Amino acid sequence: MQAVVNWGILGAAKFAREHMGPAIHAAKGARLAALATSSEDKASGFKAFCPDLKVHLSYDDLLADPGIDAVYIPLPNHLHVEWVKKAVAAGKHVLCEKPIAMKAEEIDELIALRDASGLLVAEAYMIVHHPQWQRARELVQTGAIGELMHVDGFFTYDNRADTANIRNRPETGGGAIPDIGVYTYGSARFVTGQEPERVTAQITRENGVDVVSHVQAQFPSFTYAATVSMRMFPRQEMTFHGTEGIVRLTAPFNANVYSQAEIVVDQPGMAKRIERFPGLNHYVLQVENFGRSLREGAAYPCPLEFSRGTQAMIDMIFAAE
Ligand SMILES: NC(=O)C1=CN([C@@H]2O[C@H](COP(=O)(O)OP(=O)(O)OC[C@H]3O[C@@H](n4cnc5c(N)ncnc54)[C@H](OP(=O)(O)O)[C@@H]3O)[C@@H](O)[C@H]2O)C=CC1
Ligand SMILES: O=C1CO[C@H](CO)[C@@H](O)[C@@H]1O
Repeated sequence: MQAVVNWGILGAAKFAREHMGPAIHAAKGARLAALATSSEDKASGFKAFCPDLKVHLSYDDLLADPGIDAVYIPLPNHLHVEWVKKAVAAGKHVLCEKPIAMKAEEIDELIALRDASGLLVAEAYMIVHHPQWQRARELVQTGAIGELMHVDGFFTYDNRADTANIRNRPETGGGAIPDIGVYTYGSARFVTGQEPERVTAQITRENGVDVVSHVQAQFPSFTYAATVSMRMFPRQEMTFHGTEGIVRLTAPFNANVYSQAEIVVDQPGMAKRIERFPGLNHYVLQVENFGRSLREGAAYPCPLEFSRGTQAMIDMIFAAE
């Protein structure tokens, strides 16, 4: 693999235009080379920050482009598995947006394809690239808050007015659980390394997609509760409760957009300690970690096996409804 990874993007998604495209463009060792889109007009927002961008008017044409090493897939959720498979068949490394699949068994297929091809295939799950999550894991796993007893998560925002949004439509893999539940469930698994044994779920639906959910789970050594909604005023927080303290992340998922990333460590008899992480962009870090794995063979921080575990928890939640 050459020093610079040449990236192509499948689909002129809003998020790719506003965040991941600029992140690929800014990342060290990466070059944003091409975009595939249904319409030339949609490329202009990308050309604004990347004037030399090559534009393909079909996804297949981009996959056939020999100048592309890796593709980033920000398509609606129901198309992820199909296009990951096509990209692997075309010999491209793949970084696909969350959730990479809609069922855990589909990720088994992707793991098999990854292993057979020798390509790097991963879910774009940016939070684990942010040092605040590596620090939270270190604090919890080194016993800084004693024995972990309970984890609770909260992730809400409101997109009810945007009825055409892919998140509000069942046929495009919509729902708040696939959209943002992935973060409240996956981050607890990332920090603790544990998998849920049982779950209960209370889910409210609108037009065939989940819009409010309350999930409770029993992990081997702690209890868990999470509220996730795309019909409430924005709030996000993850808290790890131990016998001797609390670790609380106050911008755990949309760091910099929601507010600055910080970890509040609360221990009895000590002043509350706040650890801050200024100026970091987890999307850029994600692209740089992907390139580092390709060039140096370094383990990718978010392998498909991890993504499978989060999807398995989502499958348990829907089965428990
Ligand atoms: N990690 C993160 O922080 C974030 C991740 N995401 C993820 O990124 C993905 C894209 O989200 P978002 O930017 O809101 O998506 P958009 O709805 O803005 O864009 C999706 C793009 O996919 C293409 N597309 C192909 N088929 C369809 C179809 N049937 N319906 C709609 N679009 C289609 C279109 O591109 P074209 O016409 O050019 O072919 C479209 O512009 C999702 O998987 C989401 O979960 C989103 C936001 C943040
Ligand atoms: O992944 C994402 C990050 O958070 C947003 C909400 O604030 C989501 O809608 C998006 O899909």
